[in-house]
Amino acid sequence: MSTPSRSISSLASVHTLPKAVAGGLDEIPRNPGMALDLGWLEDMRAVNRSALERRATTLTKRRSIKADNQAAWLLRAISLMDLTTLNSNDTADRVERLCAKAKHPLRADLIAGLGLGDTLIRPAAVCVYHPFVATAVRALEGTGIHIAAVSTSFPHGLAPLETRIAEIRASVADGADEIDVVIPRGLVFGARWQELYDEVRRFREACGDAHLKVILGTGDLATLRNVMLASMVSMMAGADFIKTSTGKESVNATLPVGLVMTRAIRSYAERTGFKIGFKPAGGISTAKSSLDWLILMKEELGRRWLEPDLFRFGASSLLTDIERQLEHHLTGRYSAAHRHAMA
Ligand SMILES: O=C[C@H](O)COP(=O)(O)O
Repeated sequence: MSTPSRSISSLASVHTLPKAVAGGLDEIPRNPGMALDLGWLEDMRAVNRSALERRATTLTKRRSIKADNQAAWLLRAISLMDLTTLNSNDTADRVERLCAKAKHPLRADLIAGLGLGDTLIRPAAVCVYHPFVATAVRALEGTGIHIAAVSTSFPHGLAPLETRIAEIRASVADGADEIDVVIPRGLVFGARWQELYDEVRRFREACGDAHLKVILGTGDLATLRNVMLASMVSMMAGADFIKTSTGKESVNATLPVGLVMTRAIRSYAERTGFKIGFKPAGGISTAKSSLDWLILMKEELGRRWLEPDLFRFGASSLLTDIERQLEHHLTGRYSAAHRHAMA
């Protein structure tokens, strides 16, 4: 990665685990949601795309991380990751291998070289399709790594509502801690906010104690204003997290979309006092891009949103590049990606 032009302060030494993993944070109160406030939606200002694009460029070009701090930030990025496999050819074997990788995300020589000692660096969760929840629960027992299931007819969300609710209940019954749901994008195009609100509310009820992440499918939503409004309705309906993409849309997580969603989170927190998490997902595959997202979070929402209870990357291949960058940090050389086996 390039040498930064301007540094921001280090978040953590190599030895510091995120506080939410280490148990050093008060549990944040869960968002109970609120009544749908259509007046608030109407009051939301137009979203200025070019201003957001300029801001995204400023964040990534002018705010960067000192080379010496990059390894610590990359370790943090691992701990903020929902390590994901969402492929049509997924199998229980593949999920078991992914879980093995989640338990030991870094090679022993990297752990030793970074001086991590006994410090455990692990992803926050493994994210799978519903049929593999039970496999992941067994494979990750006792690790503290959460199991996230994509439910509600991922990635389109077009099955009948009761079918989607039943899928959530089945994933929770199998042991999922977190449920990533998709919204039917047509509800947004038609400005059918009451229906969207009612559906997300039902999803939240079906989740019970499992945390609800609402995927907007932002690449499908046509305008940033739609992204803003869908974010607000999802939070009003009780989302614990809002998430950008499924990874299956032609446009995945982008920084301007991230700015819109984090600003919606800020507005919601200012009005209600509840902190909502953010999960960019889809196409985040390089260590450099993960650092861009961490800078965005720190600048827009502050350090508290750099803990796994309020921020996640949804990513299937990011860990491989982070390992390569950590190896480069230690040795000055890059190894082939196949040396960092995933699933
Ligand atoms: O929710 C997570 C995404 O599906 C992962 O997308 P990705 O395979 O592009 O990293």
